[in-house]
Amino acid sequence: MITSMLEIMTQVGSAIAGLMVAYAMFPNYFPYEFRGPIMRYAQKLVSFLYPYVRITFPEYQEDHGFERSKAFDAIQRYLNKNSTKQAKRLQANVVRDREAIVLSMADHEEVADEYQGIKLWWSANQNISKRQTISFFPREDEKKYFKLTFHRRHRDIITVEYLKHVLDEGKAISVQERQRKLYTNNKSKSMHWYRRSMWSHVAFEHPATFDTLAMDRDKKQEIVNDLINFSTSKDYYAKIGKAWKRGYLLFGPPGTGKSTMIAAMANLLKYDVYDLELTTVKDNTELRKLLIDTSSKSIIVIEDIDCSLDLTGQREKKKDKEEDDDKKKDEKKDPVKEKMKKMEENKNSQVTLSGLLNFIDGLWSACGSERIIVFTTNYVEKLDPALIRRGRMDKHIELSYCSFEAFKVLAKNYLDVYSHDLFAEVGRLLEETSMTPADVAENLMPKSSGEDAKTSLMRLIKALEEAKEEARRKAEEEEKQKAEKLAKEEEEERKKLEKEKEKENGLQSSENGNQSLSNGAKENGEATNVENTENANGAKESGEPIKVNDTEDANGVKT
Ligand SMILES: Nc1ncnc2c1ncn2[C@@H]1O[C@H](COP(=O)(O)OP(=O)(O)OP(=O)(O)O)[C@@H](O)[C@H]1O
Ligand SMILES: [Mg+2]
Repeated sequence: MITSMLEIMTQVGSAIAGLMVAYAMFPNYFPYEFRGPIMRYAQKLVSFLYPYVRITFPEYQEDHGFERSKAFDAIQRYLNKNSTKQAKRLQANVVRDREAIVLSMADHEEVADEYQGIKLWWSANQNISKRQTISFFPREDEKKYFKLTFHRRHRDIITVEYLKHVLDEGKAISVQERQRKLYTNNKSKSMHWYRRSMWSHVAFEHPATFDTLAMDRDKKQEIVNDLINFSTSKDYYAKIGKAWKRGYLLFGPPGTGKSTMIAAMANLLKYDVYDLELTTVKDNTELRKLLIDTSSKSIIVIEDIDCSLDLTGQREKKKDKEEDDDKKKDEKKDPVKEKMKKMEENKNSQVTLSGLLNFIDGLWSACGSERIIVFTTNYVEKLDPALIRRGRMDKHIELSYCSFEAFKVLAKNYLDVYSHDLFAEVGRLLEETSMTPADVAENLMPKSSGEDAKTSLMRLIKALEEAKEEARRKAEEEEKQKAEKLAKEEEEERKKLEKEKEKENGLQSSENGNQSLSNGAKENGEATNVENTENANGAKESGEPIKVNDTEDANGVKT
């Protein structure tokens, strides 16, 4: 028995050796021209006998440089989720920007998957380079790839439907799992050729959610619905021919939760946040570059838009500059002064309203898509209507002073209290005075460990009463100032009238004086005239009233 086994083994061994020799001699004995057809026939034979289709997904594609294949990434995510239960050999990876361990199937491991009753197999593979070279780029050494094997009967359904399903699911998982980032734009001055990125980022870890956001429930639900509807409407936006983006304008007094709401939005949709500081953007071109450099599934935030873009100020500056330029022409050019001037100019952003409008709805804004643009402001009335019209800022959300409903959310967050005897008092006071959620929250926050809810609520009530008193005092003060101003104005008006009257009177009296004066002058003039006439009449003696007599004399009448 053992001898026969040994015989078989030897035979198999020699057969393999023979085959290997034949394989090695194949290139020598078959001329080059025959090799192609022989290989083709061999392939046909294999595919006839072997009814499975194999698709490979390499990690790096030849024509994509060093960029990792997106399909590979998505498949990896998909398999990580589905394979960990099946595969016996797993590999633990620490994802670069997350401090969590992710399990994935080890190389040469195979797992099965099922789709609509069709069974298929995935395997992870790696080609080790035969060359003994040291390379900086992983693709040079090791070529990882996934291989999918399935029966050729299901070719259509797998290549069309299943692969799309895998890629979509993989992408969704990567969005869910990725460490989201908070980006801020670099100052243009600090951008170097070797640091091409225009944004620097940190991990986005704001804990705000819509559950913890204090505002009216209906309003909150409406915003949540709006956001979810946006994020799931890719096809709808494509159908109506609109770029897949949406603008929100958040306005309200400081401390009412605008920034908090942005964080809650990002957490709800699992988007990245790009916090755009407009004042450090040099000009419109740079603004556009920044936009192109943002990724999909992101919220671009411009906080305090009224402060960032002072258009009137810029126009004035421009005018000043022109005047300066005229002056400069006469002056000798001083290099130090020139440099200082340039630095000053750099400080002032050249971003204009039209640049910003192009940023929001220009052609480039459609690149990448699935973006939300949020503006915040404390003074909505200051903004240019062109900026906030619908289509640009599709939804205007007002965040206002703390209402009773908002207070209840804060009480739940800060004190774990859902109802309390003091709630009624707080509600009454909140109606009578306005306090921002930030102030309410600050008062609710326990100031020492072990402080109970009552103490916090009492503190809030005290603060509300103080705020009410303060508001009353302020109103009184304002009223007083108003009254004083009014009285002052009246007094001034009265004085003005008096002055005018005096002036009029003065004018009149001087007119009268003049009149009497001119009357005298007239009399004199007449007399002179008379005298003259008399003179003209040939009266030779000096013109005094006596002259009449003279005339009489002249007439020959003697008295
Ligand atoms: N509606 C709210 N719900 C929950 N917390 C809030 C709310 N409003 C304010 N807060 C709290 O107050 C703090 C300040 O709020 P936030 O920074 O969101 O205000 P803002 O409206 O952005 O103010 P500003 O206009 O000054 O930027 C937050 O850290 C948060 O804890
Ligand atoms: Mg803010």
